[in-house]
Amino acid sequence: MASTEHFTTATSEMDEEKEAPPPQDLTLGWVRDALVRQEDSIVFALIERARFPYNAPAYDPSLLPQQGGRSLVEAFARGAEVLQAKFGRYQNPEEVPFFPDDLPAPSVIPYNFPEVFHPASAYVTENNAIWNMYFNDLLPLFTVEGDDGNYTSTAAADLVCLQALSRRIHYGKYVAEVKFRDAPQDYMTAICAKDRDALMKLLTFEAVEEMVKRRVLKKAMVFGQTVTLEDKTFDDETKYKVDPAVVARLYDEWVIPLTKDVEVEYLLRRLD
Ligand SMILES: C=C(O[C@@H]1C=C(C(=O)O)C=C[C@H]1O)C(=O)O
Repeated sequence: MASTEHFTTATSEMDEEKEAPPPQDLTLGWVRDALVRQEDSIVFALIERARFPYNAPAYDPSLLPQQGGRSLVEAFARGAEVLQAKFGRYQNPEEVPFFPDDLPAPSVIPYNFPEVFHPASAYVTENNAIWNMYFNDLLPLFTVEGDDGNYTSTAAADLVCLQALSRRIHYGKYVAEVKFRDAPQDYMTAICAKDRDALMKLLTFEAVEEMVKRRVLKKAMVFGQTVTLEDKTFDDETKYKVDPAVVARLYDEWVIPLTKDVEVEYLLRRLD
């Protein structure tokens, strides 16, 4: 594991490719580095989903008459979560299932994940909002109309996007915990008053948000271009696999606000 010093520097650009487990002395620099790394996963997941057209039948319950009104994508996600729960995915407190009811107990020997979250706050979930945002708002913005019959591959690609978004947004728990530890008095006053607006104000860093939005726009341009052996520069004619403006909008309208909602909900339970 890297030295503690590494974690204490808040960096805007990260050299490390791998995400280390959270250090015991959690710092905002470490959490922000992890969020920067996860931008890559989100942009690549969107690029992979955009290979398929919208594929409406994947979302139409009539495709699966035996599934009691569930669409293929919902049945697929539920089934995948059951399998992943069995093999221990949700033992890691960073992983939040979309369908927590009826998940089986893990059958693997538990790994000793560090307990960083305050127990009463650990179960905060924004997954319903993430699910609805993804299918109702985001998906139509970055897929082309059409039906190529690849419904299961489409559902699998949707789930990768959803899990990457969920992981990023629920990292708000780390952000909230570290901000609380850094200024407990300020946060305690707002928590005791159950003052959501005050909490939102305390935890917001507009300059950081602007940097995040600019960086994801650039990542969508860099990762989403067709690589050829010729030298070329970005121009208005460049075609991207996912429109960079949509990725910036995803962060601006949904990812950052939902992360902050997670932070507020976490903090409201922080003294329970
Ligand atoms: C995540 C943080 O908290 C807030 C949310 C941000 C985000 O979701 O990217 C950025 C800045 C803050 O307003 C942070 O401070 O890094």
